[in-house]
Amino acid sequence: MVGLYRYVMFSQVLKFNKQPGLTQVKRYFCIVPPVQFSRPGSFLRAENNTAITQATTNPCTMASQAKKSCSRCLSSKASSQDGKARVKRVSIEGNIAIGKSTFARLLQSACSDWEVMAEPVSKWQNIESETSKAVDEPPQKTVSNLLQMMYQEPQRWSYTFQTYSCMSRLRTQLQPPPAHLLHSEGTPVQVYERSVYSDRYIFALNMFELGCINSTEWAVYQDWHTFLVEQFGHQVELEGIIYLTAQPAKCMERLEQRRRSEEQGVKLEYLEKLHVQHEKWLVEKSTLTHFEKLKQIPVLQLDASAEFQSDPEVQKQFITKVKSFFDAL
Ligand SMILES: Nc1ncnc2c1ncn2[C@@H]1O[C@H](COP(=O)(O)OP(=O)(O)OP(=O)(O)O)[C@@H](O)[C@H]1O
Ligand SMILES: Nc1nc(=O)c2ncn([C@H]3C[C@H](O)[C@@H](CO)O3)c2[nH]1
Repeated sequence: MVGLYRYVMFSQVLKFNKQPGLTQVKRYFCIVPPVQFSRPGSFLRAENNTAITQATTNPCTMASQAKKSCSRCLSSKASSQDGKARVKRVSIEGNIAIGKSTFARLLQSACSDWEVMAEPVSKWQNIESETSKAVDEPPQKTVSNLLQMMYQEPQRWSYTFQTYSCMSRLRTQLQPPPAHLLHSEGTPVQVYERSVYSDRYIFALNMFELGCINSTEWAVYQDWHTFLVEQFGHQVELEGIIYLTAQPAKCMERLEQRRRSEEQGVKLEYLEKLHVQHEKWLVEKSTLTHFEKLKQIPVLQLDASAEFQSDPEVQKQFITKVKSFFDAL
């Protein structure tokens, strides 16, 4: 039944089928029947933008690795510097289901000087709204799943989605570092799963190119994005980016294995498009970006097709690379 649905195109898209430039959308997503939200395989998400605290699938290995990495993290760098300014900020970027959350958990358990802020997916899946018909009536609460709405009707919901995703990322990036990072004598790092920059230069741009965001919406998005990023200035700047790479087919395999209900209609072509966006932005540097610091930002590229979820040797290699990268920022 689900398989049948997966090949039915969006009614919304069909409506636009005769308009050049909009027909391409149908190749990237298929309609899926509304499914009750569930989060198989999820971990302690940052509901209130608090950091991930759950151990990885192999907590024993991680725990011993954590001690090793932390002892290496300790350096004699002046602890008299302003704590907040010393905390480095790095985002993890990469295609859908490439393993960012899995990698984030690995980092979180590897060193207590690294604090990971998860992407607030559950917020996007549970948007509460209140409506009151009359002053003396109790308000009616409804919950909507914007992630699902965006995948089911991208032309209708992509702009709304990008406003909300960007706002929630901004909020995450503005969170002050936790006290233990401020007092750390090592190399404290706040790590974000994606950023306000990938919101614009990967997803929003992609949705615009697919015709899911129209040129007016794109102009409006870019205007407020530039304004906000400039207004918040160094508060939302990053010192580095970790870019996880893998072939889109590998991401598709992991996406299917994860079985997040909203993503049932995502097609390989969509992941291929996102892969190209990442490569243009972070490797070829051909994406037109608008913030000086972002143009110079150091990028650590890691091959995420390796089974870093379960192989302690691969995990160790990754941690070593990440540590050197952080130290050099
Ligand atoms: N290195 C790996 N080897 C094998 N499986 C992996 C690896 N990394 C992640 N996975 C599996 O792939 C799926 C997706 O991983 P994960 O949720 O970490 O991706 P993500 O990049 O955070 O996704 P999203 O883009 O949706 O935020 C999960 O089922 C996870 O268990
Ligand atoms: N359209 C769109 N814009 C975004 O900024 C964005 N960020 C994440 N996602 C989708 C990918 C995963 O399905 C899921 C979790 O990452 O949410 C996005 N989709």
